[in-house]
Amino acid sequence: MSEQGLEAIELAVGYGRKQVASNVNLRVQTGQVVCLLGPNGSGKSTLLRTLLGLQPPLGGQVKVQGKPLEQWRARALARQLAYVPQAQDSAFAFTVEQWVLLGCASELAWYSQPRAADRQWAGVCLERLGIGQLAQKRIDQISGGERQLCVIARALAQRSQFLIMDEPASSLDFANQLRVLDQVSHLRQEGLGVLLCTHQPEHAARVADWVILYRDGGILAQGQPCDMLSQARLRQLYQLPAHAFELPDWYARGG
Ligand SMILES: Nc1ncnc2c1ncn2[C@@H]1O[C@H](COP(=O)(O)OP(=O)(O)OP(=O)(O)O)[C@@H](O)[C@H]1O
Repeated sequence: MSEQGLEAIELAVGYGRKQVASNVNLRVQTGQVVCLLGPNGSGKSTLLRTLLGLQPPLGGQVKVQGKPLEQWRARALARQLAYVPQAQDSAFAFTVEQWVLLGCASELAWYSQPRAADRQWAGVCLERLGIGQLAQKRIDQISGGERQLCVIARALAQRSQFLIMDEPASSLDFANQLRVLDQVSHLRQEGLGVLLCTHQPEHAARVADWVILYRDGGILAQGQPCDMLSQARLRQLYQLPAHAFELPDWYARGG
């Protein structure tokens, strides 16, 4: 198998003496969408933050394009990995455009202003998320869902090779959820690798090339979406009773 990609090798993650997960082996390749599913508190965000180098591993290793994470310089790493966290507030009264332009920071020299091309690119990223009209609004004066779309736009603005997304659609309405999933599919076509953590199996069914089921301190199983998103697997993952997937007849018929 190719050494390229974002890779966890026998990774253990956690906080100080508290180990949250261990023996984690996974790989995200360019042009691939990998979805991570697991119950609340199973350690998905902890794993993502460790893959990004935002917290140290308790064991094992993370490699980016075959090179250990700790050997990357910050600026070069920013061109490899972008992060869409679960929720993010801004301490400053940036406009949405200024905030999205922060995603271009790794491309700029120290203390330099964004160029016209950066502004144009930030505008493209906002349009891709359907929020071009928010560009001159203050980031602290828009809704939570709108801010979540801005977080995604800022990550796109970074032009990285891999995008690590932690429940990017959790606070979005139905149309915006679909818009974000469409963007994920586009990013794959453009050759990016995406690691997407989601609580919604139907989102994984829509975009995933590979699915990782995560619980009880590590990876329960990983494989093709058709195998991992079966009712039996999801019952096992979330410890659901057999009737959990029953829907009213009218809904099952398509309404
Ligand atoms: N800063 C921290 N210090 C110590 N323990 C933490 C910290 N952050 C999270 N934890 C614990 O680590 C475990 C995993 O948390 P994490 O946020 O990674 O789970 P998650 O799967 O992303 O959850 P959710 O689906 O609810 O977002 C939980 O037991 C949580 O209480």
